[in-house]
Amino acid sequence: MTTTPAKLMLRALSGEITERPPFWLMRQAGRYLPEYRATRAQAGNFLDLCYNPRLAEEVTLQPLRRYGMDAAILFADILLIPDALGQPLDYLEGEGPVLDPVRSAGELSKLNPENIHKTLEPVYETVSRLSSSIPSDCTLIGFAGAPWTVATYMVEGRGSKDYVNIKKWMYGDPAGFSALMDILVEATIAYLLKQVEAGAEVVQIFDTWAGVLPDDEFRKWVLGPTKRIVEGLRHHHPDLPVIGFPKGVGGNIIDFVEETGVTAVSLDTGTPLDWAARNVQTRVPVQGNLDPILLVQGGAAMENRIAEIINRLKSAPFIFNLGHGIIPQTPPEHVGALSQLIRDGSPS
Ligand SMILES: O=C(O)CCc1c2[nH]c(c1CC(=O)O)Cc1[nH]c(c(CC(=O)O)c1CCC(=O)O)Cc1[nH]c(c(CC(=O)O)c1CCC(=O)O)Cc1[nH]c(c(CCC(=O)O)c1CC(=O)O)C2
Repeated sequence: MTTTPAKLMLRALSGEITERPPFWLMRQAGRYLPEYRATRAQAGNFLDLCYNPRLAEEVTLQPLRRYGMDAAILFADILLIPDALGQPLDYLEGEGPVLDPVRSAGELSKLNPENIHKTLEPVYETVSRLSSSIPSDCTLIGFAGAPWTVATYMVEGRGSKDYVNIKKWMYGDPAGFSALMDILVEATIAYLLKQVEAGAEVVQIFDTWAGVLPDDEFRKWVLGPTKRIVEGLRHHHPDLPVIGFPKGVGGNIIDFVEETGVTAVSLDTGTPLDWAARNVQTRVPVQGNLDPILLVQGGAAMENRIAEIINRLKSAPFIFNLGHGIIPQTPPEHVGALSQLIRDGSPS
């Protein structure tokens, strides 16, 4: 009897050095693909797409059909948690998400943590459908935003440059602010557990704005909540691989890895490769970190950097990815060239 070889992505996450790096790309489904734009138009607005299991499954599968990534990431968004908590949310064309902000402990009563699954149920159905429709060698990743990053949108009411409102609350009323973070920690654990029960084999926690905090606050609002989420998940699923993505935190990534218990960590574009190989990859598998703009540029600049990243990180467990998500201006054929290069070691 032959046993099926374990999936490449899961092997790298378990600490194996694989024959080639598994690869997937943050935001691999999305606006850069014409077939995504067509499905999105069919769905109506962005939230309708996220909550339509058949169409969300379809857009998750689209990049796999073209490029055969080693992992599929559930199509959803980090802001579904505020939506499920009852915070009014809209995505405006050309502007991104807009929320009715929550800015003080007194306003927390506007949130209803009791029944998030009612709103999020279609997402679990998408995961469940994907677990049977993705190719058998492909790994299914579920995800959520980390509490700090999700809170930035909830408090600022939109994407922010300076984080004034959330930082004022955090510095001025840490006890009140921690009540919001507690709500988010609990909701995130519950949300990710449901994704795992529906078939997600790995989860990734996106802390995109972790890098805007001074280090004591980083410990309180990034390390602490992430550690609680990892523990909450492992209580039910002791072997669940969890990938952390604390973007922009520089050397604090070492403490992040040591203290949160994540299985692997995603490196942003600014992380020096040799430093990461010596200080991070010696502790956990790493994922990353091609500049998404090189994927827009393509050609030799992109190909040389891909080769460089692989060379410098291939001697220890490694998953190829970007340092942040694909941007809408990316030519789809450049993603094809990347996929070819990783799979065969030469450009198409
Ligand atoms: O400007 C801002 O601050 C808001 C950014 C924004 C978010 N959702 C959003 C937007 C509007 C937009 O991208 O235009 C709204 C959003 N989320 C998504 C899309 C699809 C796309 O990018 O074309 C879009 C654009 C929606 C559309 O108009 O069709 C999907 C999404 N968000 C996310 C993921 C997870 C992943 O990256 O793989 C995924 C799924 C990717 C997949 O299935 O392949 C995660 C997400 N959403 C978000 C963030 C925060 C940081 C950021 O991206 O700036 C993050 C975490 C991160 O990327 O680091 C917030």
